Amino acid sequence: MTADTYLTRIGTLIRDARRHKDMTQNDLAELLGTSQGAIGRIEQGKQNLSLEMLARIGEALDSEFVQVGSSRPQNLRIEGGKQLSGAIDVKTSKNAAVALLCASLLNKGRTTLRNLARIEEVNRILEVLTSIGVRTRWLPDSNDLEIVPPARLNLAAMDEEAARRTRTVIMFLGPLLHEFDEFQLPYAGGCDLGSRTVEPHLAALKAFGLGVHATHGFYECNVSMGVVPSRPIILTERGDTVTENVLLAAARHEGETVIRNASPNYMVQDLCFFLQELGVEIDGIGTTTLTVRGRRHIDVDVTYSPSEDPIEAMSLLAAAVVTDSSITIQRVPIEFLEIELATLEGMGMKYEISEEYFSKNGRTRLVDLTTIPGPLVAPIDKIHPMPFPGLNIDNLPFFALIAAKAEGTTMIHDWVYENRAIYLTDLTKLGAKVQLLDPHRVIVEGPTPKWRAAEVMCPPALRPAVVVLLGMLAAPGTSILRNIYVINRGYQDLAERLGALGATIEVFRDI
Ligand SMILES: CC(=O)N[C@H]1[C@@H](OP(=O)(O)OP(=O)(O)OC[C@H]2O[C@@H](n3ccc(=O)[nH]c3=O)[C@H](O)[C@@H]2O)O[C@H](CO)[C@@H](O)[C@@H]1O
Ligand SMILES: C=C(OP(=O)(O)O)C(=O)O
Repeated sequence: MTADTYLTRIGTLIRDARRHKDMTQNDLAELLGTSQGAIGRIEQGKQNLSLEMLARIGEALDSEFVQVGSSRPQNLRIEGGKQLSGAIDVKTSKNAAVALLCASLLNKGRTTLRNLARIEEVNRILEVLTSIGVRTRWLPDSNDLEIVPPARLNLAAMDEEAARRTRTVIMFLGPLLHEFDEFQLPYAGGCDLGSRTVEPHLAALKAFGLGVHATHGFYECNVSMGVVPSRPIILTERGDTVTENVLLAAARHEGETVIRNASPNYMVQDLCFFLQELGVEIDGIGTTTLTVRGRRHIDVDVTYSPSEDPIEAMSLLAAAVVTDSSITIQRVPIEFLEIELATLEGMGMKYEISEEYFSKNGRTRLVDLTTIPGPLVAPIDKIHPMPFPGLNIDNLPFFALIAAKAEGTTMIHDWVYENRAIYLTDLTKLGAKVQLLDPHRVIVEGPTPKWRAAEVMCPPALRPAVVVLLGMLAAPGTSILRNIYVINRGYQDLAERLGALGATIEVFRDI
């Protein structure tokens, strides 16, 4: 679009918003300290506009449309059908990041989180933390974040809108029950994957005296002081965030807390390692029984580096498969990708793997993995996820894409989420043969005879959205993927980083 067309479109938007507010050109001119003639020229697209002027008009008209830049939806334009090459580092995980940000609330001292993923999910939590009085700042030229809590959190000032855009706010329960005997939190939001229960969280935290009444979009919480776990806490689901919530509560309980049916997944392990740095004793890390001895007061200056994201590693593997490419994926947390790799080997995938080395947390084992392109066959059995050490629940969607490259019929069974499998049918827009059997199961017929470029709106779920993006890399021609906020929620600079591997992806915004 030329600059002239942009100006005309903006002008029309301004005129419509002005009329909507029942304002004359004179009224608007007065508010802006300019002439009626200038407003006329702006509305006809005949006047160049500075960003500052646009912002002022937006304010005067109480209208979002003239906000340009970061608030407009980001889209991708992808020239597909190209092979990738080179090496790429896996970044640290979204899911550890959000747990660690919540855990920083336990510490009166300064928490520094190194190499944190700079993603929208982290931004939302930072907005929430800042709004309640926590000082946070990115250290210069780095992805290192410094967090310093106030003497007393101001929960009444919480940025509700930011809180409602993530599910993570539920993990404030564990830390806050040590600080307040009454408080409220907005309902947890996040990806639209169907309803996700919070009941296991509430049931488990009762052992610490937490009572919760859900009302008018808020959890109204009260804490019976002095109630502490008198027997092991048995989780009814082996969920990641519920395990983390109980760990966060147990971290400031001086007695012993035993958590059974705990998730041993990667983000839980990262949280345990961090809590150990805070002086909390934890036995059983990496197993389903955790024994925690907490500290009533935690006031230490601590630095921690979370480990690399197995889901990002899987995403990059899928990118290589779908584009028939040999790439080296560096810093793969191998313990959390073993079943995925075994499944891929069963499908005929070949790859090379380096010696193991440690992540910066000194605990998580990493490898570099080089993919070798070649034909794949559908697996004999269905592919389904399980809590760790099963095939990761968030990695499942990538198998739909990989199945679309493999010869034969693959059944993908997403028993976990109510809605997520449905979004995988978006791959049909790109030429893949994906059939929905019921809300939880899809059948993929591979190999896809002809990948086709298409324009698609991001499904409102992180992993299916990335699956569509990667499918577009396979499709020759120009594809458009609209509104990628959901991808930015969990991946840092994914388009740019795939670009560094040779993909042609342009980020653009709607006006
Ligand atoms: C911030 C974070 O870390 N998010 C992850 C975490 O969310 P989180 O821990 O919040 O996941 P949920 O507790 O919502 O669990 C996901 C779904 O699985 C069901 N369920 C889970 C465990 C189980 O043993 N039985 C069972 O039925 C739950 O009812 C729910 O419907 O774990 C999910 C499952 O690994 C991942 O998709 C999310 O990326
Ligand atoms: C479902 C996911 O995350 P969240 O728990 O943040 O919604 C995901 O990471 O795929």
